[in-house]
Amino acid sequence: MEIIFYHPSFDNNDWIRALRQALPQANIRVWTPGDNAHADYALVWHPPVEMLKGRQLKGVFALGAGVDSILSQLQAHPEMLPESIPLFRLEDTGMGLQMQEYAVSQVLHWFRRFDDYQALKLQAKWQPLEEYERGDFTIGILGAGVLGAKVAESLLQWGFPLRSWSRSRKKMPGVTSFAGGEELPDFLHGTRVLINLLPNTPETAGIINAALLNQLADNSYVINLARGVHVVERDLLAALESGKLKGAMLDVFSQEPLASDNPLWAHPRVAMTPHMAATTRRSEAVAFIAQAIQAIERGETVSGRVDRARGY
Ligand SMILES: NC(=O)C1=CN([C@@H]2O[C@H](COP(=O)(O)OP(=O)(O)OC[C@H]3O[C@@H](n4cnc5c(N)ncnc54)[C@H](O)[C@@H]3O)[C@@H](O)[C@H]2O)C=CC1
Ligand SMILES: O=C(O)C(=O)CO
Repeated sequence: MEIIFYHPSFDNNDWIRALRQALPQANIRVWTPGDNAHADYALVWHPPVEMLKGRQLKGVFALGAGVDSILSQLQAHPEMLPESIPLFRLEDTGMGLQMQEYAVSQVLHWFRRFDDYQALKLQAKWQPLEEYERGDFTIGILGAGVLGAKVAESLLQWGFPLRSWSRSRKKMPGVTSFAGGEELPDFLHGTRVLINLLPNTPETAGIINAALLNQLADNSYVINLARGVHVVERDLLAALESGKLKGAMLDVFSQEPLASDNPLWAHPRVAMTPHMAATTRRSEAVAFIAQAIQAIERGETVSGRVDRARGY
């Protein structure tokens, strides 16, 4: 079995070593331009078109959870990967725990009013504030997939009222499930902390806009963990100015790296991280891919297959 690997920034040697250990029967090589030799599987992130074009692959594995970049590349270059070749993505592989850490720490930060205490500290003011009630801190998770479900599970343990919004209804104990566009207003009504874990698709791009933000509770908060294009940045800034939003924590941006003159940098109630909420963890990702390849070789169906028509 022949496997080719391409990632623009990972340490190739470490990955190849781990993959060889997990799949000793396979020949695994880093793909370099001009390599047209046979391959059965390709493991990729931002692959050059020429790497995949014309190959008879049994499967392609994206080395991340979101496949929006590869799907948009396929729109421009459909010849890169015919529909008949399955495309898989990473499911959790350690990203769920990272998303839980991020979401829980930020929700607790706001719930315990550390943002307000930091502002008071900067004014040298000693002033205990009224506590927030859990009942007034309903958390709404946009996207109830692999990562949204993990985040919900962790916040549930902290006793917050929880709801999720997804394409189809989900059954998660302790989480009220809203589904489809017609239930979005009910999901938003009363939501105090909105956490975004949707995939980037034509239907979800720009979803966090003025119309959506206006339906949240007053003094609410937004955490964007998914993709920058989900948020209309000027609407978010306007909602912060109007008082509708009290704070935002953003990991992803419509332009990355964020331009140095973007007003988000200077906004006192916007916190940011540079697209690091959940990174691909090598050992978990290699185990997931190795198991999937072995299952495909046995003729079994494996999870994580991307539905290209649906866009995620
Ligand atoms: N900031 C970061 O470091 C990272 C960000 N991500 C982002 O997180 C996203 C989510 O990842 P997973 O949970 O693994 O994806 P998933 O595919 O398991 O879950 C997606 C969820 O969104 C819902 N959804 C999709 N389209 C919808 C629509 N039009 N209306 C309502 N619901 C819709 C689905 O029903 C599903 O519940 C990824 O696509 C990626 O963009 C993933 C990893 C790291
Ligand atoms: O896996 C993904 O989709 C990511 O965004 C990794 O940072």
